[in-house]
Amino acid sequence: MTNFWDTELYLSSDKDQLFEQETWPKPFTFNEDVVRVFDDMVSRSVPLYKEVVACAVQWTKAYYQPGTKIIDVGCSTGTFLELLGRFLKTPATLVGIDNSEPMLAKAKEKLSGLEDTHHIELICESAGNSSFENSSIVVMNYTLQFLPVHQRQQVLNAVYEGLVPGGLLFLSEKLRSPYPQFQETMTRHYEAFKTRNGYATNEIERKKEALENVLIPLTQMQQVAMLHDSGFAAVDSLLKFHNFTSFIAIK
Ligand SMILES: C[S@@+](CC[C@H](N)C(=O)[O-])C[C@H]1O[C@@H](n2cnc3c(N)ncnc32)[C@H](O)[C@@H]1O
Ligand SMILES: O=C(O)C(=O)C[C@]1(C(=O)O)C=C[C@@H](O)C=C1
Repeated sequence: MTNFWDTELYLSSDKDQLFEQETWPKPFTFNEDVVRVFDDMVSRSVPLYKEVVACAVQWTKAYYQPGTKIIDVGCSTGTFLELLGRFLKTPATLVGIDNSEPMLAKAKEKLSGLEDTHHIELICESAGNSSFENSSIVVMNYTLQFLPVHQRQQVLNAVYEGLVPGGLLFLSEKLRSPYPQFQETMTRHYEAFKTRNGYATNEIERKKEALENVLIPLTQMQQVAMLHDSGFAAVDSLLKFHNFTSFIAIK
Protein backbone atom coordinates (compact mmCIF):
# COMPACT_ATOMS: atom_id res chain seq x y z
CA MET A 1 0.00 0.00 0.00
CA THR A 2 1.31 3.46 -0.95
CA ASN A 3 2.30 5.81 1.85
CA PHE A 4 -0.81 7.85 2.73
CA TRP A 5 0.69 11.28 2.01
CA ASP A 6 2.04 10.10 -1.38
CA THR A 7 -1.40 8.92 -2.48
CA GLU A 8 -3.20 10.75 -5.25
CA LEU A 9 -6.84 11.74 -4.94
CA TYR A 10 -9.16 9.96 -7.35
CA LEU A 11 -10.06 12.93 -9.55
CA SER A 12 -11.87 12.32 -12.81
CA SER A 13 -13.30 15.12 -14.90
CA ASP A 14 -12.81 17.23 -17.98
CA LYS A 15 -10.73 20.39 -17.70
CA ASP A 16 -12.69 23.35 -16.30
CA GLN A 17 -13.07 25.80 -19.19
CA LEU A 18 -16.69 26.69 -18.38
CA PHE A 19 -16.12 30.38 -17.82
CA GLU A 20 -14.17 30.75 -21.08
CA GLN A 21 -17.21 29.82 -23.16
CA GLU A 22 -19.98 31.98 -24.62
CA THR A 23 -22.44 31.04 -21.90
CA TRP A 24 -21.58 29.99 -18.40
CA PRO A 25 -23.56 29.04 -15.28
CA LYS A 26 -24.82 32.34 -13.90
CA PRO A 27 -25.99 32.17 -11.19
CA PHE A 28 -23.57 29.40 -10.31
CA THR A 29 -25.21 26.02 -9.80
CA PHE A 30 -24.10 22.38 -9.63
CA ASN A 31 -25.67 21.33 -12.93
CA GLU A 32 -24.45 18.72 -15.46
CA ASP A 33 -21.99 21.16 -17.06
CA VAL A 34 -20.35 21.99 -13.72
CA VAL A 35 -20.32 18.33 -12.65
CA ARG A 36 -18.53 17.35 -15.87
CA VAL A 37 -15.55 19.58 -14.90
CA PHE A 38 -15.98 19.60 -11.14
CA ASP A 39 -12.95 17.60 -9.96
CA ASP A 40 -10.63 19.81 -11.99
CA MET A 41 -12.48 22.97 -10.88
CA VAL A 42 -12.40 22.22 -7.18
CA SER A 43 -8.76 21.11 -7.12
CA ARG A 44 -7.64 24.25 -9.01
CA SER A 45 -9.94 26.63 -7.06
CA VAL A 46 -9.68 25.56 -3.42
CA PRO A 47 -6.32 26.24 -1.76
CA LEU A 48 -4.85 23.10 -0.12
CA TYR A 49 -7.68 20.96 -1.49
CA LYS A 50 -5.69 17.73 -1.40
CA GLU A 51 -4.34 18.44 2.09
CA VAL A 52 -7.83 19.22 3.39
CA VAL A 53 -9.27 15.97 2.01
CA ALA A 54 -6.31 14.02 3.41
CA CYS A 55 -6.63 15.68 6.85
CA ALA A 56 -10.35 14.89 6.89
CA VAL A 57 -9.42 11.22 6.32
CA GLN A 58 -6.86 11.25 9.12
CA TRP A 59 -9.26 12.88 11.59
CA THR A 60 -11.99 10.48 10.56
CA LYS A 61 -9.73 7.52 11.26
CA ALA A 62 -8.86 9.00 14.67
CA TYR A 63 -12.48 9.67 15.78
CA TYR A 64 -14.55 7.00 14.00
CA GLN A 65 -16.51 4.78 16.38
CA PRO A 66 -17.32 1.35 14.87
CA GLY A 67 -21.06 0.74 14.47
CA THR A 68 -21.79 4.40 13.70
CA LYS A 69 -22.08 6.27 10.39
CA ILE A 70 -19.56 8.47 8.59
CA ILE A 71 -21.47 11.19 6.73
CA ASP A 72 -20.09 13.53 4.04
CA VAL A 73 -22.49 16.44 3.48
CA GLY A 74 -22.11 17.93 0.01
CA CYS A 75 -20.05 14.91 -1.01
CA SER A 76 -19.98 16.04 -4.68
CA THR A 77 -18.24 13.35 -6.77
CA GLY A 78 -17.25 11.32 -3.69
CA THR A 79 -13.55 12.21 -3.57
CA PHE A 80 -13.31 12.28 0.25
CA LEU A 81 -15.32 9.07 0.73
CA GLU A 82 -13.22 7.30 -1.91
CA LEU A 83 -9.90 8.20 -0.24
CA LEU A 84 -11.32 7.30 3.16
CA GLY A 85 -12.70 3.99 1.90
CA ARG A 86 -9.27 3.02 0.57
CA PHE A 87 -7.49 3.72 3.86
CA LEU A 88 -10.11 2.77 6.47
CA LYS A 89 -9.63 -0.92 7.06
CA THR A 90 -12.63 -1.43 9.39
CA PRO A 91 -15.79 -1.96 7.30
CA ALA A 92 -17.98 1.09 7.79
CA THR A 93 -21.18 2.75 6.64
CA LEU A 94 -20.16 5.64 4.41
CA VAL A 95 -22.99 8.08 3.66
CA GLY A 96 -22.75 10.76 0.97
CA ILE A 97 -25.42 13.49 0.92
CA ASP A 98 -25.78 15.97 -1.94
CA ASN A 99 -28.74 17.74 -3.55
CA SER A 100 -27.27 17.46 -7.08
CA GLU A 101 -28.28 14.23 -8.89
CA PRO A 102 -25.45 14.47 -11.45
CA MET A 103 -22.89 14.80 -8.62
CA LEU A 104 -24.21 11.64 -7.01
CA ALA A 105 -24.16 9.75 -10.32
CA LYS A 106 -20.41 10.46 -10.53
CA ALA A 107 -19.92 9.58 -6.87
CA LYS A 108 -21.62 6.22 -7.43
CA GLU A 109 -19.16 5.41 -10.17
CA LYS A 110 -16.16 6.60 -8.14
CA LEU A 111 -17.15 4.58 -5.07
CA SER A 112 -18.07 1.37 -6.90
CA GLY A 113 -14.70 -0.25 -6.12
CA LEU A 114 -15.29 0.05 -2.35
CA GLU A 115 -18.58 -1.81 -2.13
CA ASP A 116 -16.92 -5.10 -1.15
CA THR A 117 -15.43 -3.50 1.97
CA HIS A 118 -17.90 -0.79 3.01
CA HIS A 119 -21.63 -0.17 3.03
CA ILE A 120 -22.21 2.89 0.84
CA GLU A 121 -25.34 5.07 0.85
CA LEU A 122 -25.73 8.04 -1.49
CA ILE A 123 -28.69 10.26 -0.64
CA CYS A 124 -30.02 13.05 -2.86
CA GLU A 125 -31.50 15.64 -0.52
CA SER A 126 -30.89 19.09 0.85
CA ALA A 127 -28.70 19.19 3.96
CA GLY A 128 -31.51 21.12 5.64
CA ASN A 129 -33.62 17.94 5.61
CA SER A 130 -30.87 15.47 6.58
CA SER A 131 -30.65 13.30 9.66
CA PHE A 132 -27.24 12.76 11.22
CA GLU A 133 -28.45 10.17 13.74
CA ASN A 134 -25.90 7.62 14.98
CA SER A 135 -22.94 9.27 13.24
CA SER A 136 -19.50 9.63 14.80
CA ILE A 137 -18.12 11.64 11.87
CA VAL A 138 -19.74 14.40 9.84
CA VAL A 139 -17.59 16.02 7.15
CA MET A 140 -18.89 19.17 5.49
CA ASN A 141 -16.31 20.64 3.13
CA TYR A 142 -17.27 23.84 1.24
CA THR A 143 -21.01 23.08 1.43
CA LEU A 144 -22.47 25.09 4.33
CA GLN A 145 -21.36 28.24 2.45
CA PHE A 146 -23.97 27.47 -0.24
CA LEU A 147 -26.91 27.24 2.18
CA PRO A 148 -28.99 30.34 2.89
CA VAL A 149 -27.39 31.99 5.93
CA HIS A 150 -30.60 31.66 7.97
CA GLN A 151 -30.56 27.83 7.49
CA ARG A 152 -26.99 27.22 8.62
CA GLN A 153 -27.56 27.27 12.38
CA GLN A 154 -30.37 24.75 12.08
CA VAL A 155 -28.15 22.38 10.03
CA LEU A 156 -25.31 22.62 12.57
CA ASN A 157 -27.82 22.03 15.39
CA ALA A 158 -29.00 18.86 13.61
CA VAL A 159 -25.39 17.69 13.13
CA TYR A 160 -24.69 18.19 16.83
CA GLU A 161 -27.89 16.38 17.79
CA GLY A 162 -27.12 13.44 15.51
CA LEU A 163 -23.48 12.90 16.49
CA VAL A 164 -22.78 10.38 19.23
CA PRO A 165 -20.80 11.69 22.23
CA GLY A 166 -17.15 12.10 21.22
CA GLY A 167 -18.21 12.47 17.57
CA LEU A 168 -16.39 14.84 15.20
CA LEU A 169 -17.52 17.54 12.78
CA PHE A 170 -14.86 18.40 10.17
CA LEU A 171 -16.00 21.65 8.52
CA SER A 172 -14.29 23.60 5.73
CA GLU A 173 -15.55 26.95 4.47
CA LYS A 174 -14.64 29.90 2.32
CA LEU A 175 -14.65 32.80 4.80
CA ARG A 176 -14.33 36.57 4.58
CA SER A 177 -12.30 38.93 6.71
CA PRO A 178 -14.30 41.41 8.84
CA TYR A 179 -11.67 44.01 7.91
CA PRO A 180 -12.23 45.41 4.38
CA GLN A 181 -8.52 46.00 3.86
CA PHE A 182 -7.63 42.39 4.72
CA GLN A 183 -10.53 41.09 2.65
CA GLU A 184 -9.29 43.05 -0.34
CA THR A 185 -5.70 41.79 0.00
CA MET A 186 -6.82 38.22 0.66
CA THR A 187 -9.03 38.26 -2.44
CA ARG A 188 -6.13 39.57 -4.53
CA HIS A 189 -3.85 36.79 -3.29
CA TYR A 190 -6.57 34.19 -3.78
CA GLU A 191 -7.07 35.35 -7.36
CA ALA A 192 -3.31 35.17 -7.95
CA PHE A 193 -3.50 31.55 -6.73
CA LYS A 194 -6.19 30.89 -9.35
CA THR A 195 -4.06 32.56 -12.03
CA ARG A 196 -1.14 30.31 -11.11
CA ASN A 197 -3.50 27.37 -11.51
CA GLY A 198 -4.22 28.35 -15.10
CA TYR A 199 -7.38 30.49 -14.88
CA ALA A 200 -7.51 33.63 -17.03
CA THR A 201 -8.61 36.97 -15.57
CA ASN A 202 -11.97 36.92 -17.37
CA GLU A 203 -12.70 33.40 -16.09
CA ILE A 204 -11.95 34.53 -12.54
CA GLU A 205 -14.15 37.62 -12.88
CA ARG A 206 -17.08 35.75 -14.43
CA LYS A 207 -17.04 33.06 -11.78
CA LYS A 208 -16.82 35.67 -9.03
CA GLU A 209 -19.98 37.33 -10.42
CA ALA A 210 -21.75 33.99 -10.83
CA LEU A 211 -21.03 33.13 -7.18
CA GLU A 212 -22.41 36.44 -5.83
CA ASN A 213 -25.37 35.79 -3.50
CA VAL A 214 -24.91 32.04 -4.12
CA LEU A 215 -21.80 31.42 -2.00
CA ILE A 216 -22.16 33.71 1.02
CA PRO A 217 -19.04 33.64 3.21
CA LEU A 218 -19.18 34.34 6.95
CA THR A 219 -16.33 35.64 9.07
CA GLN A 220 -14.34 33.18 11.17
CA MET A 221 -15.90 34.69 14.32
CA GLN A 222 -19.43 34.19 13.00
CA GLN A 223 -18.64 30.61 11.98
CA VAL A 224 -17.09 29.70 15.32
CA ALA A 225 -19.99 31.34 17.21
CA MET A 226 -22.45 29.26 15.17
CA LEU A 227 -20.55 26.08 16.05
CA HIS A 228 -20.61 26.94 19.77
CA ASP A 229 -24.30 27.91 19.61
CA SER A 230 -25.15 24.51 18.18
CA GLY A 231 -23.64 22.87 21.27
CA PHE A 232 -20.01 22.12 20.34
CA ALA A 233 -17.77 23.07 23.27
CA ALA A 234 -14.43 22.12 21.69
CA VAL A 235 -13.90 23.98 18.42
CA ASP A 236 -10.57 24.65 16.74
CA SER A 237 -9.18 25.49 13.31
CA LEU A 238 -6.84 23.09 11.59
CA LEU A 239 -5.81 24.64 8.27
CA LYS A 240 -6.13 28.08 6.73
CA PHE A 241 -4.84 29.43 3.45
CA HIS A 242 -6.10 32.73 2.02
CA ASN A 243 -9.83 32.88 2.76
CA PHE A 244 -10.37 29.11 3.14
CA THR A 245 -10.40 27.50 6.60
CA SER A 246 -11.02 24.01 8.03
CA PHE A 247 -12.44 23.57 11.54
CA ILE A 248 -12.79 20.61 13.85
CA ALA A 249 -15.48 20.41 16.51
CA ILE A 250 -16.09 17.58 18.98
CA LYS A 251 -19.35 16.72 20.71
C1 LIG B 1 -17.98 22.91 -3.38
S1 LIG B 1 -18.90 21.47 -3.45
C2 LIG B 1 -18.27 20.45 -2.14
C3 LIG B 1 -16.96 19.81 -2.43
C4 LIG B 1 -16.74 18.47 -1.77
N1 LIG B 1 -17.14 18.45 -0.39
C5 LIG B 1 -15.29 18.09 -1.92
O1 LIG B 1 -14.55 18.15 -0.94
O2 LIG B 1 -14.89 17.75 -3.04
C6 LIG B 1 -20.48 21.83 -2.76
C7 LIG B 1 -21.43 20.66 -2.88
O3 LIG B 1 -22.56 20.90 -2.06
C8 LIG B 1 -23.72 20.52 -2.75
N2 LIG B 1 -24.81 21.32 -2.16
C9 LIG B 1 -25.06 22.64 -2.32
N3 LIG B 1 -26.14 22.99 -1.59
C10 LIG B 1 -26.54 21.87 -0.93
C11 LIG B 1 -27.60 21.59 -0.03
N4 LIG B 1 -28.45 22.53 0.37
N5 LIG B 1 -27.73 20.33 0.41
C12 LIG B 1 -26.88 19.34 0.02
N6 LIG B 1 -25.88 19.55 -0.83
C13 LIG B 1 -25.70 20.80 -1.30
C14 LIG B 1 -23.44 20.80 -4.20
O4 LIG B 1 -24.24 20.06 -5.08
C15 LIG B 1 -21.95 20.45 -4.30
O5 LIG B 1 -21.77 19.11 -4.69
O1 LIG C 1 -13.87 29.51 -7.29
C1 LIG C 1 -14.16 30.10 -6.26
O2 LIG C 1 -14.17 31.34 -6.19
C2 LIG C 1 -14.49 29.36 -5.07
O3 LIG C 1 -14.94 29.90 -4.11
C3 LIG C 1 -14.23 27.93 -5.07
C4 LIG C 1 -15.41 27.03 -4.95
C5 LIG C 1 -15.85 26.80 -3.50
O4 LIG C 1 -15.27 27.27 -2.57
O5 LIG C 1 -16.85 26.09 -3.35
C6 LIG C 1 -16.59 27.51 -5.66
C7 LIG C 1 -17.32 26.74 -6.47
C8 LIG C 1 -16.92 25.37 -6.83
O6 LIG C 1 -17.81 24.51 -6.25
C9 LIG C 1 -15.62 24.99 -6.31
C10 LIG C 1 -14.92 25.76 -5.46
